[in-house]
Amino acid sequence: MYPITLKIEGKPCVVVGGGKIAFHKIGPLLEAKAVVTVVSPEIIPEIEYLYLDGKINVLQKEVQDDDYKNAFLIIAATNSPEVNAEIYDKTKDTKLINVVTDSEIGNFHIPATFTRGRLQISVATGGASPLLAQKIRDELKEKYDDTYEDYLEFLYEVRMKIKQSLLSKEEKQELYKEAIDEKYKHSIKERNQFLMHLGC
Ligand SMILES: C[C@@]1(CC(=O)O)c2cc3[nH]c(cc4nc(cc5[nH]c(cc(n2)[C@H]1CCC(=O)O)[C@@](C)(CC(=O)O)[C@@H]5CCC(=O)O)C(CC(=O)O)=C4CCC(=O)O)c(CCC(=O)O)c3CC(=O)O
Ligand SMILES: NC(=O)C1=CN([C@@H]2O[C@H](COP(=O)(O)OP(=O)(O)OC[C@H]3O[C@@H](n4cnc5c(N)ncnc54)[C@H](O)[C@@H]3O)[C@@H](O)[C@H]2O)C=CC1
Repeated sequence: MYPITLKIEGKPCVVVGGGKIAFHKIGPLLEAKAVVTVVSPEIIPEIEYLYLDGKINVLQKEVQDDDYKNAFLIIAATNSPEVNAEIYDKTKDTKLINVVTDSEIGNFHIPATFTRGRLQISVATGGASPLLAQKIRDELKEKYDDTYEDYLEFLYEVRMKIKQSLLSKEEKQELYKEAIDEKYKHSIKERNQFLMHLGC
């Protein structure tokens, strides 16, 4: 498995199936600002509310090839392993396709994730135990609490300033290293002094 983070803002994403697993997978797609279409003859009320709120499109029917031919990413989330496997077979060479009923197929898995602003931590077990992934994620959530949100904004600002500066490569590298010193994690005063030192 090859780990990446995807920019899917504005990209057409198709979720096949309208049950609770489909609903669970839709949330993170919407958070990433994807354009989501659900294809399913039946949908649970939670998905219907998203539709009524104008957050997603719904095609209330059994899936056909045409429904996902323009998709950037597909989640095959029906309760039929056969239907999901057929979608996989037809798309695996050219599209991102996740299959919720079989960890052996699909060309990507969805990891257990949490975000703290710009920090995103994901845990994957290659289909061995989604529950262990969930457990490790919850442990990391405590260590990387929401104070990381501001801290990451500070680091981002610092990095943009350093990148734009006319300093040498070596000097830049020294400053990148300095920026992740513990003291900036804990002290706003230290952060401001560092930013001032960078000329902000
Ligand atoms: C391969 C993968 C494909 C994919 O979906 O991408 C997949 C496949 C399957 N999951 C199954 C079951 C469960 N999955 C969960 C939970 C999560 N599953 C997630 C990912 C993945 N699940 C991918 C692998 C990721 C990896 O290994 O690291 C998480 C991490 C991410 C997310 O979904 O967001 C999310 C937790 C995160 C969160 O809570 O945020 C629970 C627990 C629960 O429900 O709380 C159970 C019940 C317990 C159990 O069975 O272990 C079954 C059997 C279905 C059946 O029995 O019919 C299959 C099919 C199979 O294994 O073949
Ligand atoms: N990957 C994961 O994280 C997990 C996966 N699962 C698996 O996910 C599957 C789906 O779970 P639920 O959402 O709870 O099932 P569900 O039974 O509530 O929903 C299935 C949905 O698929 C739709 N569907 C069936 N045939 C279709 C077709 N030909 N075209 C379009 N839509 C179709 C149905 O209308 C229904 O909306 C389960 O069978 C289970 O094996 C279960 C737990 C976790």
